[in-house]
Amino acid sequence: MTDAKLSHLKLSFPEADESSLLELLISCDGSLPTAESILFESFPNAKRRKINNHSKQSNSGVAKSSNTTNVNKPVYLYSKEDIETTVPYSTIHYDFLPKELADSLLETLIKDKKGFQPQEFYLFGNKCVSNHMSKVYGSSTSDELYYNGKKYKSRDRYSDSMKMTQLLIEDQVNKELKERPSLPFQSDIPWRGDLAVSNRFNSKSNNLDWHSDRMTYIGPHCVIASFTIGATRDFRIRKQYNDPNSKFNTMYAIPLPHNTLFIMHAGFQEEYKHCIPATTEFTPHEISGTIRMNLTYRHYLPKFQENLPMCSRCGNQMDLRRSFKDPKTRGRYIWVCTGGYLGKECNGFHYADFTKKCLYTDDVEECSRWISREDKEALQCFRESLMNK
Ligand SMILES: O=C(O)CCC(=O)C(=O)O
Ligand SMILES: [Fe+2]
Repeated sequence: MTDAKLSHLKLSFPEADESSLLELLISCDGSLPTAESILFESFPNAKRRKINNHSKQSNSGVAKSSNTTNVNKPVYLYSKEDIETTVPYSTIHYDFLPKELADSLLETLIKDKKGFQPQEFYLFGNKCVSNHMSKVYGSSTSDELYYNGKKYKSRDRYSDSMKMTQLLIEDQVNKELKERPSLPFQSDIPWRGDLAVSNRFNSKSNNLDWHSDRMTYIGPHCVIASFTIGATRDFRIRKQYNDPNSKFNTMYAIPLPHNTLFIMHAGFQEEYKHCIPATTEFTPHEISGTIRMNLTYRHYLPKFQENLPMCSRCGNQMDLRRSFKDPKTRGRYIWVCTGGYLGKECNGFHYADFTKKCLYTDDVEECSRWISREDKEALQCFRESLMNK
């Protein structure tokens, strides 16, 4: 079924690459009309084609099918044990804060409406605006800061309850870091949650699309602590790339109730994408009703903030990414020009080299690379390349 929908999109939008179309289809929960309406905004001249009978949608917008690929249906994970064994780069803590602190944090955050803005991003070169609202908070307001390529000159300071939450989360993260094996590019300075991005989902139709968090300022093998308060919504996860043993990757859903800390440990951003889908089913909270708030505490690393490569072609900042599409090169860290996000066409590129102060190299042999030990396919390619040398 998914193949039929993908073929339909490929015929209508030949300019878009296949993996982006598949990604969009998945983020629209397999709904072909929804994916098409988004694409028509980006490609207004594309031909409108009739949807084949075999890929028709039901009234609810969800395909009725005998789908065995799992592309639309997530596997639910409900217990700490299931989550931490299924998603190896994560830990979860339900009822993390004392109840009074969690409730007062929620009360403060829902009252603070000032400064929340939709996030802007580019899809196939067109500017899109998210339908949830975000705001950046910091424990110091002194220096300039970038988040998602945007400069924040001033930001609100943490409230007392946010500061208290920061300290408790820092203790928990640093305790876990001592117990877990460290990954090769992980920073060895104690983790701090000096900066937090707050996401506000007012209603069940507010969502956050599939993405992995940008590593540009927080470095490779970063740790991000995500704290949820208010209504319970699903957090979905899937791998960045397809496992050759199953045509489409399993998608997991983790319902995150009020007062839950989900720690995305080193390797999570490299290997997984995540999203908060729009939903029909969710559990409101007694204080906030339909509103769900989330705070992601992040550790901005001076090494990255101070030495970020600038694009030699257009002068824009570069963004740190990791290649994952081709198993032969999967795991290489690269710097790509952010001009593309701003609607400008620039293909500025460097390989990342974290051993150098400038953080980049143009020699592929020096490129910093990490392959997950679960990634049998890329490990096999790597072994073969060593044997052929
Ligand atoms: O709201 C959430 O649980 C996730 C937030 C998130 O993914 C982000 O801010 O990047
Ligand atoms: Fe995220």
